[in-house]
Amino acid sequence: MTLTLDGLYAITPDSSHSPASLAAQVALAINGGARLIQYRDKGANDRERHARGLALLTVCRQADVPLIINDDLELAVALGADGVHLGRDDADPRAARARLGATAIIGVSCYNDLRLAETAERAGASYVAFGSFFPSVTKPHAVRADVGLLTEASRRLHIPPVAIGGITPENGAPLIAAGARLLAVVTGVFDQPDIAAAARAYTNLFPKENP
Ligand SMILES: Cc1ncc(COP(=O)(O)OP(=O)(O)O)c(N)n1
Ligand SMILES: Cc1ncsc1CCOP(=O)(O)O
Ligand SMILES: [Mg+2]
Repeated sequence: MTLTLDGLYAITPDSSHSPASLAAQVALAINGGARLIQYRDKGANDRERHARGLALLTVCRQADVPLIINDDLELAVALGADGVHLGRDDADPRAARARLGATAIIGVSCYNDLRLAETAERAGASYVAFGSFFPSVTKPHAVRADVGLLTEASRRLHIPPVAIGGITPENGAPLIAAGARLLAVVTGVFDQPDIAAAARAYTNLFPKENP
């Protein structure tokens, strides 16, 4: 399924939070307008990840916001999540589409490479992600991407480009102007004293939807 959402794509940070505490943080991001949530957790074991994923799914379902699972296709299947995000070390997008079905949201990391994006589109991706556009505390060694890639991706692809990496409310507008349909953010949302207000600052960068 091609994704048709625009706005903030909030990605959870690695943390030792309980499932309920992480879910409460995600609820605040949704209150601030997040349109899509990704559960990304590099530190926890399978049992902890299942428990956190389930808590997030409950909050996301209540708010009618899709939940994407990073890396772990089997966790996405087990939870009945809305989709999965896959990078170069993760499952193949075609295998994910076959496993999750036609309506699942399948995101693919394309770093700074438009050819990867064209391949991902042919493989059935719902969106492609480019970045890092700015230095990222979450992923300091991520390859860097240039903003022009978003414009080129918008021209050449039928699926939406997502921008990620060090994005703040101050530097995000040019990415949207260049063609990013979603801004994917960890630190700028979750490592803030007021998560809802932080999310709102990103949401306000996007044109208002028609009532
Ligand atoms: C929306 C979005 N874009 C990119 C990534 C990075 O995925 P990947 O390259 O697989 O790296 P990890 O996140 O797994 O460290 C993402 N997760 N989400
Ligand atoms: C997962 C990932 N891939 C490229 S940068 C990044 C991390 C984004 O996090 P932050 O918004 O804190 O820079
Ligand atoms: Mg990955």
